[in-house]
Amino acid sequence: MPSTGADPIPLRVAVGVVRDERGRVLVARRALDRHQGGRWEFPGGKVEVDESVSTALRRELTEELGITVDECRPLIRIAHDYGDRQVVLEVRTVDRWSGEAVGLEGQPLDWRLPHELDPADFPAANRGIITALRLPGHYVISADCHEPAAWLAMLDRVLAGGERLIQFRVRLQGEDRRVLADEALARCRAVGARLLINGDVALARALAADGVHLTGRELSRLRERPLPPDQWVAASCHDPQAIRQAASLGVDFAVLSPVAATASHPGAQPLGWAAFNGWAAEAPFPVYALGGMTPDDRAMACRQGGQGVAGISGFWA
Ligand SMILES: Nc1nc2c([nH]c(=O)n2[C@@H]2O[C@H](COP(=O)(O)OP(=O)(O)OP(=O)(O)O)[C@@H](O)[C@H]2O)c(=O)[nH]1
Ligand SMILES: [Mg+2]
Repeated sequence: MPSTGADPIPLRVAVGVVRDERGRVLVARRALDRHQGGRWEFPGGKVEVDESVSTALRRELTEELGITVDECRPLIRIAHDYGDRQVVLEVRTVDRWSGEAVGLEGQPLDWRLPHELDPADFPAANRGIITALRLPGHYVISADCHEPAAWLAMLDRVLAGGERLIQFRVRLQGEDRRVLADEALARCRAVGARLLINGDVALARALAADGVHLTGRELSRLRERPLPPDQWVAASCHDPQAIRQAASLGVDFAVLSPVAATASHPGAQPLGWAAFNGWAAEAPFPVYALGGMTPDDRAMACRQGGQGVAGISGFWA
């Protein structure tokens, strides 16, 4: 039979993001003669038959780096088609390990902070991993604004509480809206937090905000990514079709909702964690759980393959 080219069975790969106490992550350069040769990677390798992902990761990091993984936790799962090969990267964060990392296969190693990682240096599938490393575990959605001074005081409290990713979601219009968003952006910048503008690409552009958050309706209408790579594009998704659309636009991350029952959308049928888990696994970007979430649900969302949790009540408080 003639060869049909690409292997139809995706290659499962255990990938480790090894972190040090300064928050730097370990990257290695792939040998020139290998698949995606010359690019930087996170160490790891193919999961053998009858091996779990964590067993494969332990074996690979011992073979490639000479370290022992003591504990790892899921970061993200990314399916990617290179044309000549399909891969599923099962990515784990390795916070606890022992030994000294050495390039045992002759590969150059480097330790870099997440913001020092340039996706262009890595295989295309790694873009979502790098985004996941840059995003926090909470995505705070603002309440509507009835009185700007009170709204800004709440923003200050949220930032003082350590939140670093905020969605500007207010119904003010015109100049009032622009002025409030501009002030909110300045306060976020002052502490190194990021502000995304809900449903308003024009305002995100005009203020050079950190990005835009597309509503489900905008997501379904757009045909191309509305902002350049140095501004985030996030989107609201409610089903696998929306996740595919978000992937084809090249969004950076999404929220998937409603995971649980929520007072803000009383008629909506909750997805539950099983559907969240399955749908998030199909997304090549980080996904936050939204709908009936509290900050305490973060660990659960991460166990279910999410980046963390998003919400208004319990977060904008
Ligand atoms: N280890 C690793 N592999 C990655 C990354 N990103 C990515 O697309 N891959 C792809 O995953 C596949 C398997 O990884 P690998 O080449 O490390 O596998 P391995 O250690 O078992 O090596 P081998 O080919 O010598 O048996 C390759 O096609 C590689 O291009 C990454 O960040 N780390
Ligand atoms: Mg390898």
